[in-house]
Amino acid sequence: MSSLTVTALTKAFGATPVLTGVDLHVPAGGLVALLGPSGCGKTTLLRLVAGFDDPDSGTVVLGDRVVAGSGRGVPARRRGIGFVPQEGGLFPHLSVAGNVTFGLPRQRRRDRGRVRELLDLVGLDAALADRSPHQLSGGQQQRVALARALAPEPSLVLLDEPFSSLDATLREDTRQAVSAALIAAGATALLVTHDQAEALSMADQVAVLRGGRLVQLSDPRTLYQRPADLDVAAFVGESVVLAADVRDGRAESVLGSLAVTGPAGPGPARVLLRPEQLRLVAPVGPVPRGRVRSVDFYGHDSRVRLDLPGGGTVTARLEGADLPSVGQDVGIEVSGAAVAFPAAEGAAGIAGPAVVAGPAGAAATRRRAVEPIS
Ligand SMILES: Nc1ncnc2c1ncn2[C@@H]1O[C@H](COP(=O)(O)OP(=O)(O)OP(=O)(O)O)[C@@H](O)[C@H]1O
Repeated sequence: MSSLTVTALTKAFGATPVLTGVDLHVPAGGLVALLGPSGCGKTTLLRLVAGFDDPDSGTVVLGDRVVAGSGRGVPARRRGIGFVPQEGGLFPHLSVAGNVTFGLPRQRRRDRGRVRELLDLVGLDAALADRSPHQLSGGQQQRVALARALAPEPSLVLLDEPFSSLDATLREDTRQAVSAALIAAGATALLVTHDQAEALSMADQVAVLRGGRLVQLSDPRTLYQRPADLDVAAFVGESVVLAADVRDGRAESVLGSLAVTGPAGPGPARVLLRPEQLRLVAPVGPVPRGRVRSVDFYGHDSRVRLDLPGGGTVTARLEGADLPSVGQDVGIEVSGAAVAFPAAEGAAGIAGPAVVAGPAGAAATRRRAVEPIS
């Protein structure tokens, strides 16, 4: 397995720039997830690395071998890259064993031991070797596709939204099996996804692309706790964003005086909290208040939306069965620090309207200011 280094990669289709100066490094044996909204250039980047397309400028280096750029253009079939597409892409006329060994030299294709080894690696029973792809579940097909990609011991494995066609339960199981197989094989891997949970749970590093530019490359915890900006924050989880005034390392906000970290200096700011940082307490004394607008019960936790007296809505994620009722007045406490970002031009100062970002995904980038409670 080799490292992958992408430097200043740029690509346009016609006059439309799709990737602009992307730098990315995946260490040998590492897994980087490329995360971003639809149309941000994820698949294009993957295709340039695979050799299915050529960059306008910049380089792609596998280990110490330049495979694209600097006047080089190693054809896709000579790059030694394994590819797992969205929906298996298995050959329907070949058995599982035939699919798994397809990329191997002819004399190794009858090696049943190797087939068993590869099926075992991806957590499949060797008894499936003689089945046809249509006799497998979607999750099993994706595992066979990974076994096929790993069979020739490639220098790099590319996975293009490999779980998107699977239902939620199967997706989780298949994700875990694929993660375990990639680690066991010591594979270097680049995973394209628009699912933040998938990126955060599987990758060592997450690269966030927006409009063809890399906006952040961080380990999952840093990405979640210290996102580069509020759009990244909304893309990787639910956000509570408040107008605030930062002074002496604290932010004065509608939820009280908060400890802060982050890039904003003194003055007007927007501060980020995660819904799990909000706790509900009795509305007694000078504690900030809210009125319960809605409660969504998920079993493992619940989402409670709270209208604030001065305007705005915030969301709390609560564990346990002791939930408030809609319309109830509650006190709100914040645990941990908020991340402060410079206020957008013309943004309100202290105690301005809260801005609420929804769950990750397409909806996450939508923000709305809500009406004050009466
Ligand atoms: N061959 C092409 N010719 C012209 N435009 C293209 C071509 N391939 C991609 N694009 C455009 O480039 C942009 C990025 O596309 P790309 O498929 O890389 O995005 P993506 O992040 O993978 O999106 P999705 O998550 O929806 O698959 C899109 O606006 C797309 O329409």
